[in-house]
Amino acid sequence: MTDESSLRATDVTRTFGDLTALSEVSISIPPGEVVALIGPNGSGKTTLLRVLAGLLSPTEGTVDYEGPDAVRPLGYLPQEPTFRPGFTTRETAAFYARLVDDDPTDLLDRVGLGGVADRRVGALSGGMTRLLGIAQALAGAPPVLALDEPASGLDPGMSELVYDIVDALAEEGHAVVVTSHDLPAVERTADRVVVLDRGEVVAEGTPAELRERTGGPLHETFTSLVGGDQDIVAVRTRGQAE
Ligand SMILES: Nc1ncnc2c1ncn2[C@@H]1O[C@H](COP(=O)(O)OP(=O)(O)OP(=O)(O)O)[C@@H](O)[C@H]1O
Repeated sequence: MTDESSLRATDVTRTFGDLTALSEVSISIPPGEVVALIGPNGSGKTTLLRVLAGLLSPTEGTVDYEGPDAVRPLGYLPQEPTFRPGFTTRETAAFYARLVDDDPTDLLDRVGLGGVADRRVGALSGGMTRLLGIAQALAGAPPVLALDEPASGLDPGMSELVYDIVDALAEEGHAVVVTSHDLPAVERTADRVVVLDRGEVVAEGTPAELRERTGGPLHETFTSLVGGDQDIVAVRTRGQAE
């Protein structure tokens, strides 16, 4: 790698049968920055995140990690983190912490869950479950964090808290890549934004650079750039002829 980058995808293509989910995508995630992947449903954000996280192999192209030696180079938050409902929050954190010799109390404190350590995971709110997912991703202090829609379905206050945590993690030096549909949060938090449409990168830049394209907020640039999910056909109302 020539410039400083913790994680880089180069010319990544990923197909599923005859569907091309990603086509020759190249992006880099530098340390200390938040890179946001945005795009319509089905544009390939999760697929790219999973390829970056090493959970899916690219059909073509490469993913390279270059960073400090770490017990775990990359932490991953899935779109819908699930845990054993009968375990307490503390037991769950301890399970993940033990794998990488981390401190479960510290993990919970970093996401604000210290006060519900004895609550069963099955009794946590959706927002708390997401925070526990972030705590799990942080175990072992991985230099790179890949977070799939970390605040989707959360109320505005909880969403703000999650993005404050994302911001703080980048300030600590983590390279953070997030997927999101929350464009105002992306504008506030991301250092760079990568816009995907139908598996291709159609624009990339700082939020300010992308805003300049239309002069309006990020969502105006977004709608001017992207199509939509290519696999959704026109909706037919009841009684309408096929
Ligand atoms: N395991 C899979 N098998 C077959 N097709 C898949 C698989 N995973 C993803 N796809 C397809 O790849 C395309 C991209 O999906 P992906 O989940 O990456 O999009 P996305 O941008 O994350 O969407 P959303 O915003 O709705 O989460 C979609 O057409 C999807 O149906």
